[in-house]
Amino acid sequence: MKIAVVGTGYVGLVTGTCFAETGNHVTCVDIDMNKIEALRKGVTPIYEPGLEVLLTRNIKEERISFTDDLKEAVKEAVVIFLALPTPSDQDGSADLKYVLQVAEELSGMITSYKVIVNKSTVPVGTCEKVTAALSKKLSKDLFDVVSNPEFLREGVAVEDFLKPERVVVGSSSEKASKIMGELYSPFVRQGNPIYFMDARSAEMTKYAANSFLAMKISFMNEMANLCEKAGANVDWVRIGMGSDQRIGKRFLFPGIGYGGSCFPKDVLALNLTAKEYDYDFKLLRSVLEVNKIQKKLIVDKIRNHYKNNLSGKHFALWGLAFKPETDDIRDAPSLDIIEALLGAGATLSVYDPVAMENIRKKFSDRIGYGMNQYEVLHNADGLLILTEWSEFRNPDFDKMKRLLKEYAIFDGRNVYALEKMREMNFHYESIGREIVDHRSVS
Ligand SMILES: NC(=O)C1=CN([C@@H]2O[C@H](COP(=O)(O)OP(=O)(O)OC[C@H]3O[C@@H](n4cnc5c(N)ncnc54)[C@H](O)[C@@H]3O)[C@@H](O)[C@H]2O)C=CC1
Ligand SMILES: O=C(O)[C@H]1O[C@H](OP(=O)(O)OP(=O)(O)OC[C@H]2O[C@@H](n3ccc(=O)[nH]c3=O)[C@H](O)[C@@H]2O)[C@H](O)[C@@H](O)[C@@H]1O
Repeated sequence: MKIAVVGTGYVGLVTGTCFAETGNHVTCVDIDMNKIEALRKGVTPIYEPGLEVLLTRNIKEERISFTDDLKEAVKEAVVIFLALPTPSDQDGSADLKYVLQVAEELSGMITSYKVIVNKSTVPVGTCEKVTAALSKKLSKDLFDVVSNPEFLREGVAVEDFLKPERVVVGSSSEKASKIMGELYSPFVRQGNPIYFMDARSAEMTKYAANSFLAMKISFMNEMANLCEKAGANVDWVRIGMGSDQRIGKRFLFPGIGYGGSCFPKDVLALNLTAKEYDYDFKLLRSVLEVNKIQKKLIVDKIRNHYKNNLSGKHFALWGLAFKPETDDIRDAPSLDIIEALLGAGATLSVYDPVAMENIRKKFSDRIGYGMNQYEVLHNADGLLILTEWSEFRNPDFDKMKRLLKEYAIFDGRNVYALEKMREMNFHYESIGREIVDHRSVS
């Protein structure tokens, strides 16, 4: 099938590449010419494991190409995916300007039947708005609009796309649903379902899924805070509760608050949708509040340990991306933590395996940068762990102690066992577990 994908970000590029991988002919279009030029050479502008290999193979086989010319890209396509940004507007609602602008542009370009698929995360009712924008210059029998929310996670995006737990297709058109079914058939061969539903329900499903996951995390963050006060260990509590299949083991890890380009904006947007329909979604409001507080928690722990005087203190930071296996720092908790520490007068040296370039663009010479995880430890009054990259899990603790001024670790991701920290004589504070205090060790 001939496909066009508008927007070659995290979602668009993975979508285009994976559809090319299953034999389709894909044209990806973006307004960012730097991206297009890099992609034509097989270089991915984002860090996403497995993507570049797949991309290079499909470029070589001439199944995927890149352009900044929307008209050219959609000319022969039967299906046009919109994978455009839907960032938070000033009031927190999803800003639809990118999606609706492209829909209007398409309205003047289409001359044969197309399925216009919205893959961006958009509020309930957006398909109708896209239909209205397309209808400005286009006859209704020349297109159908479909909602096809995307559930991939960054860092494992290729795997998630190729083996989705489910595919959701929202449409009232039999013709468009049939085309979508054909397109996705290679990805659901193992019996994972495609759910065909109306567009409004599909749009709502996406927000429901993200908000529910955010709620699960916020619940565990609050549980961790209570465990700390009550002398329980949240790691045991997590394992104990998660083995009940009704609860599930995943997404129960407490930490420094959820971040990324989606949970924060999507919970906000759903809360505003609720307001728009005159519904007070109390749980969602709590999720937002808990996450805001959780992002500050590690800074509070540090302030406490250093008796509220961070002026002149120097800290090392390991991990800056909002989660491992990505270079994405959009809404990463590390951003708030860096600002809070700088604001309190501390100086910082930071390291992340892949997000350094993005962090440097944001903070330039306000902070120091290390070439590796050990370099940043030199003369530091403490180490903060903000992203649970694998390479931080089993470091050379003796080397760390030779470099650090104070043997203090503030771990926002519960990476180390308490026993190990006791054995190594570190002052160690984590989330929802007792403090290991080296001063109390003989
Ligand atoms: N990042 C993720 O893991 C997921 C994101 N989503 C949703 O997918 C949508 C896209 O997200 P990302 O891929 O992360 O965004 P992104 O910001 O990485 O990519 C968007 C791309 O669209 C391009 N663009 C903007 N205006 C354009 C135009 N007029 N014509 C052509 N290209 C244009 C930008 O240059 C950029 O390359 C959002 O609604 C997001 O909520 C859904 C599931 C997962
Ligand atoms: O709509 C989206 O963009 C995507 O948002 C999330 O994916 P992603 O943001 O890539 O990352 P997650 O793995 O969900 O992590 C989000 C945040 O929650 C945090 N988290 C996750 C799991 C957990 O147990 N605890 C926890 O604090 C992570 O550290 C991270 O900051 C969803 O998992 C995807 O299904 C969805 O498609």
